Amino acid sequence: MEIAGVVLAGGQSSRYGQPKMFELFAGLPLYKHSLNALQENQLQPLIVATNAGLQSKFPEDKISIIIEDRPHQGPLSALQNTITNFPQVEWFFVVASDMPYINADFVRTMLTFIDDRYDAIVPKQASGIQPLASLYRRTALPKATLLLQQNKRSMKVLLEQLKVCYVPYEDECTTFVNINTQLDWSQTVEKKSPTNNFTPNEESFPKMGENSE
Ligand SMILES: Nc1nc2c(ncn2[C@@H]2O[C@H](COP(=O)(O)OP(=O)(O)OP(=O)(O)O)[C@@H](O)[C@H]2O)c(=O)[nH]1
Repeated sequence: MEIAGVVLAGGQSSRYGQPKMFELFAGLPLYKHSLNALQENQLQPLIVATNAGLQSKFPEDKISIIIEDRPHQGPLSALQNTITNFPQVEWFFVVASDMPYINADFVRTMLTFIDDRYDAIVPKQASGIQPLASLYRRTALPKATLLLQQNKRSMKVLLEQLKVCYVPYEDECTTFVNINTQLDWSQTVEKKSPTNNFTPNEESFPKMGENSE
């Protein structure tokens, strides 16, 4: 069974003011933290979904680059386009390119929840869910396509229509910190190193089949 690793790196960065996925964190462009976490788990193919304007800034030679026909349609459109472009892939581990603390341990843990009774595996904290650090099965495609046809672009609305395995994480867990503004960035850089961030709520991990929402 093929499990692809997908980095979403085609956003506008309008709140940040410049393409945030190339900002250096711990010596690496932000998108590389996501890509490396997926690559270290041997996910294949490795895909960066982006647009023509940013394409040349991804120098890797062993990844597939998806260039979106219409840029800036949002993550749901990028997911739908990616699943459509890779018909042989069953599961897609989708990670944003603005999450400095995403790492291989997080990806490894999430992969253990793969189960074909679900359409998606999604981290959940008390404060909310994390659709952009989640696994999607290709069975999610028809619902994603329908929503886009209705001009709906919310990942959360998609998840409301899928069989989802929610994986609990503590609110204090830094894994899902993401950068939207220059203020987010300066606060993150002050904290520096991307270590010791993996704090899943292991005691309340669901057993398979008990947590479909
Ligand atoms: N491939 C692709 N990725 C996207 C698209 N829109 C957002 N993303 C990615 O999804 C993640 C979350 O994006 P946001 O921060 O919500 O949006 P953004 O457009 O990057 O930033 P803002 O303009 O400030 O909202 C980031 O990694 C983006 O690069 C898109 O249309 N295509």
